[in-house]
Amino acid sequence: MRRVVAQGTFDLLHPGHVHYLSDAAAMGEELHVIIARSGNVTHKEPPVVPDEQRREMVAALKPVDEAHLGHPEDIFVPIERIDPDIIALGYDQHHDEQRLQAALGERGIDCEIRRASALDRNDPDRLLSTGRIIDRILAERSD
Ligand SMILES: Cc1cc2nc3c(=O)[nH]c(=O)nc-3n(C[C@H](O)[C@H](O)[C@H](O)COP(=O)(O)O)c2cc1C
Ligand SMILES: Nc1ncnc2c1ncn2[C@@H]1O[C@H](COP(=O)(O)OP(=O)(O)OP(=O)(O)O)[C@@H](O)[C@H]1O
Repeated sequence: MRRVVAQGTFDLLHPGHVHYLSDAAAMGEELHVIIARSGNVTHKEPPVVPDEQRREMVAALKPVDEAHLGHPEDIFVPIERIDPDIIALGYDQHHDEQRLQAALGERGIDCEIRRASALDRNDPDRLLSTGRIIDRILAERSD
């Protein structure tokens, strides 16, 4: 039984998220998802939707077995608890695979790191990024 972990912000859900989580689920038999705490989303605008509501929506998606709110300070605490065989990074997640592997090793966590595939964001008929959905809302509902 291979346990897989995926992670991300998952602010306004879209088919790119479903693609990522389906891809991650296919890497094993049980998928756990760690939802980034708002206070830890520092590389872009923080999410609009509250932490627990983002967790609730991800937990309801078909490929997901369990969704957990991330730890506020130490990202390795949920990983130690879940004890995954595989961590599936999203295609554009900024984490460096080698540095992450080294940090996991220092904490005595032995698991494989893989990259999930992308769902092409240039499809003109779909909004495949939270940022694009927000841009569309601002453009079309701003008066
Ligand atoms: C292995 C791993 C574990 C993580 N655990 C946590 C966590 O416990 N708490 C948290 O707030 N974020 C956690 N994160 C999320 C990151 O802090 C970062 O916010 C995340 O990659 C979201 O970025 P994105 O939505 O742009 O992909 C984790 C990320 C990785 C790769
Ligand atoms: N189009 C997509 N194809 C595949 N994976 C995606 C796609 N969009 C998001 N993901 C993955 O979903 C996870 C969570 O992504 P995140 O919550 O940052 O959404 P986002 O749409 O990329 O947000 P933003 O537009 O603000 O960057 C990440 O691992 C990311 O790689």
